[in-house]
Amino acid sequence: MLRLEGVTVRFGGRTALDAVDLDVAAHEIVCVLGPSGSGKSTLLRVVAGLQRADAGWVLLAGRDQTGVPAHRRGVGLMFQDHQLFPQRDVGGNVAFGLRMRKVARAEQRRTVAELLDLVGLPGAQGRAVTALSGGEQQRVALARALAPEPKLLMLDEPLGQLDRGLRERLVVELRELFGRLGTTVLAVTHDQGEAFALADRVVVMREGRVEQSGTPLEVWQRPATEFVARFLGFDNVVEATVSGEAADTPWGKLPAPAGAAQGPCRLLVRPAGVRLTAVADGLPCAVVGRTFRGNHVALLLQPAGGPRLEAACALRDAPEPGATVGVTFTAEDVVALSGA
Ligand SMILES: Nc1ncnc2c1ncn2[C@@H]1O[C@H](COP(=O)(O)OP(=O)(O)OP(=O)(O)O)[C@@H](O)[C@H]1O
Repeated sequence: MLRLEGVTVRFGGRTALDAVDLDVAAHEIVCVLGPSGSGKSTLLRVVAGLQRADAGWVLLAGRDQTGVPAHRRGVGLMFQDHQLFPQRDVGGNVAFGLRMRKVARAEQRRTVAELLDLVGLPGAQGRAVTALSGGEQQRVALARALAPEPKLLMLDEPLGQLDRGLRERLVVELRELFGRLGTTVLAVTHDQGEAFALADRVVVMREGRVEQSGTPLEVWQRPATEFVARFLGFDNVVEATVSGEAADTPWGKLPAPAGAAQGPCRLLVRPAGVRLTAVADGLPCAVVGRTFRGNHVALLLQPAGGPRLEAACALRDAPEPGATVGVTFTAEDVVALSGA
């Protein structure tokens, strides 16, 4: 459906996008994730036709979009601040794209009613958008973006302004809605929870380049680089030397990740793979911190030698700060990292 080949955008001396290749298949939901300034919005703007690429190609349904103006690309774009027209009611906002395309009045009314049902605001046509809650405005913006049946729907920080509880509910609803409609979606966000919950595929960007692309599970379980690991909040990264089936680290011998090259490398141990044992049965560590994280507790551990490490454990098993525990490491949670 969408293909980017070597897309490069420069602003003066700054490279906002650096030879980006990206494919989005029909009906796929792809979320681009990355820190501020990594080029996410620029990527959307290039695909939408709001920003010219200095090099490379954007293809939609196989067609090169060079020189095709934004309104002829057949893509829908929903911005972070949803930009509803305050002087128009809900129906007027949703019908906007249909009016632009000179769709007959009766058909406009039918489509608007259908879409408002779909986004959970049945019968809201006559309400003033200024009287809606943030979440309701978000739904109206979504209905407006969906109305012209775009080939590709692009969302820029779609739920950015909403509070956490509402965001978590809406993201589930959105995924279900897009699945039902078969919408192809390219969304950008800096919120990893949102990206992982919404996407079929996550693309992590760093300084205008694609650092890793994979299913949410692949990226979560196997961050490819230290940058991705740290961006996802994994800080258990150490220097290691792989020799045979084991890796020598400041935390002792760890099981070497499957397929890791022999010799020096950097390893990530996912916190879920740090198992607590009796002191005598593992690497002795002092518990120096304990943070409640909702469905688990994050423990900060200080071994006698080597850097601190984080363990995730169930609330009922969490030792108190000041206690000493032993730790072992599960092989499937040790990941070899490449790059810087
Ligand atoms: N119109 C512009 N003029 C000059 N520089 C720009 C312009 N737009 C973006 N940039 C620069 O390009 C880089 C990428 O910006 P972009 O907005 O795409 O990042 P982003 O990942 O969307 O960030 P954020 O999450 O903060 O929105 C940044 O260094 C930014 O300063």
